[in-house]
Amino acid sequence: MTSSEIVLSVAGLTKSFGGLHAVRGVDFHVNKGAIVGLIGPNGAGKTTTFNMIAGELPPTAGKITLLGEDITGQRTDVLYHKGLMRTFQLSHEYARMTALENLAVAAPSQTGESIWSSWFAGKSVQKREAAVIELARDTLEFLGLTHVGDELAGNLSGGQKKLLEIGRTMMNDSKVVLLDEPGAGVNPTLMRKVAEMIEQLNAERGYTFCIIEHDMDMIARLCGKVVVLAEGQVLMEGTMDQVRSDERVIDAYFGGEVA
Ligand SMILES: Nc1ncnc2c1ncn2[C@@H]1O[C@H](COP(=O)(O)OP(=O)(O)OP(=O)(O)O)[C@@H](O)[C@H]1O
Repeated sequence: MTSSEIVLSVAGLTKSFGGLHAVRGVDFHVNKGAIVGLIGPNGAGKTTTFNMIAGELPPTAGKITLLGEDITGQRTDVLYHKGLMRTFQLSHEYARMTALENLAVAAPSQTGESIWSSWFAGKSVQKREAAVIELARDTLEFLGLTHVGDELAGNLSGGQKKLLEIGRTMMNDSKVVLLDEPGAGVNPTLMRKVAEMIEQLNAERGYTFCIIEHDMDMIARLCGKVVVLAEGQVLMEGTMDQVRSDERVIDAYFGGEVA
């Protein structure tokens, strides 16, 4: 494998909160076009790892590399423009904007500001505004949400909010998308839809994903490689079949000592 195939890597990633070592020397990488699962029991350090990669928490130690560039400690908005996006366990929609508006405001403007700030800036941006709205409509269609485009986002179901959150990543030229529990709080039908969207974005648009998810069926369906965290460390990585039959993983999930 050449290093150019790696889009995202973390090395020695560490986060301490006072005396609590939430993440301790984590190493893993994500290849271009892959869907990698990040799993582990509650409190294993998965979300803290995402928060560091996405620029929301400064690491205590370690290095994060995106497309060969050291991005350790860079801000979320800077990373956004480099094509690194994340979604949240609890959806982050603007409840009092429509679904369409939620997508439109996720589009970056040419100046690097949110499109919202240039919304009233005059004719020079009107063409771009129209292009953003068109992209937002196309995105709604892709997600199967056209019928709720004018609905306030706060009124959407949990699953629809998850789809909208994924849709926000489509308003940017995303290279790597970090999905934090895309299946949480979603009914089984919409869960399949969310999984289909992820597969489609991966196959048709070349998105690379790293996914935190407690639903093992979803992980098994989507992920070629799975990284297992326990007590802030990488316990193992491998295919879902390898992970399922590994005694250390079973122990970590069901209460045994972590090796
Ligand atoms: N801001 C914080 N301050 C103090 N401790 C924190 C903070 N954020 C996380 N922790 C602790 O760090 C550890 C790892 O938490 P984290 O949320 O990363 O785990 P997780 O694997 O994502 O868990 P879950 O599956 O329950 O979401 C936990 O012990 C948690 O209580």
